[in-house]
Amino acid sequence: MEAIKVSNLGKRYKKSSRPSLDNVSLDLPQGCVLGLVGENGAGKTTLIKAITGSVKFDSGSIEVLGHDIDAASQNKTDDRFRQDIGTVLAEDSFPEIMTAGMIGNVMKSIYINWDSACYNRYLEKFGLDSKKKYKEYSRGMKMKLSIAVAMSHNAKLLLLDEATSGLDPVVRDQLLDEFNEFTRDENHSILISSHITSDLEKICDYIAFIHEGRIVMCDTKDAILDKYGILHCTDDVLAELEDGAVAGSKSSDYGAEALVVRSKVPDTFDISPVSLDDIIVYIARGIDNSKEVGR
Ligand SMILES: Nc1ncnc2c1ncn2[C@@H]1O[C@H](COP(=O)(O)OP(=O)(O)OP(=O)(O)O)[C@@H](O)[C@H]1O
Repeated sequence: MEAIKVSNLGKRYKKSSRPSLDNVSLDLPQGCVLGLVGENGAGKTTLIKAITGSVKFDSGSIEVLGHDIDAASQNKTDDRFRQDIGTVLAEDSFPEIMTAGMIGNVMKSIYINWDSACYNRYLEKFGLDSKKKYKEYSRGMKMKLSIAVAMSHNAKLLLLDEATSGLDPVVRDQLLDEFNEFTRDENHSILISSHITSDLEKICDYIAFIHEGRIVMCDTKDAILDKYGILHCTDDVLAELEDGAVAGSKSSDYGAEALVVRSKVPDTFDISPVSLDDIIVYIARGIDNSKEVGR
């Protein structure tokens, strides 16, 4: 079973000039981590909120842990499966005056499988004072608290929107280990959006790249990193490569630097490995440039 199955999803907010989600389809197999990347305003939060059921969509369908999210949101079906979902959103999640201790008590009455011992362990691990009010926490502390809650009710699926941003490298590394540990159980899955692509490279099995509301690339991380490479050459050499070999390029005084599809470039060329960041930047630029040309 897929942990998440999104099919042909469309969403346009009122008064928006373009859809925030345009025919988006993607699957997250159980036991896997899917990383969602894309520039500011690409549609990542909208997609994650649609998956949680907090943003209504115009077309398409979403199944979460085998349940139709739209039917559940309209109370047409049993929505107990929501207990199995842990969500961390980039925005404030709790009332300002509540302490971490109070939040734990409230969660105990919300989640059937709430694990107080696990929650307290996270508070300790993250250095969070259970007597401090939410409004007195720093941004990073608030994020850690949301993660502690999401991971303390035996969820099967974590939906994490920018959950590691604002956290220092040591805590981020600690969290990535936690997420890895979480998905060791093949019934556990994670959808995570982040601008910190190095974090995603560490934990993701799949990467989906969303650009202006459309999925422009979705594959296993390894397939994506294997497919592309960076080529330094002259503009003339670049122009002679076969169609589809160049996914994006930039020129400088020293020649051209291009993101190329390895299988479409002769073996004699020296191609360097590429990071996820490079791939995203070049592909986004390639799409924007081709739009300019088409104008
Ligand atoms: N409540 C809203 N009303 C109107 N438009 C919205 C609303 N929320 C988001 N949008 C628009 O939808 C598009 C996608 O926004 P979204 O927040 O999903 O992007 P994102 O990829 O999460 O961006 P970021 O990386 O900056 O968080 C943007 O054009 C944004 O302006």
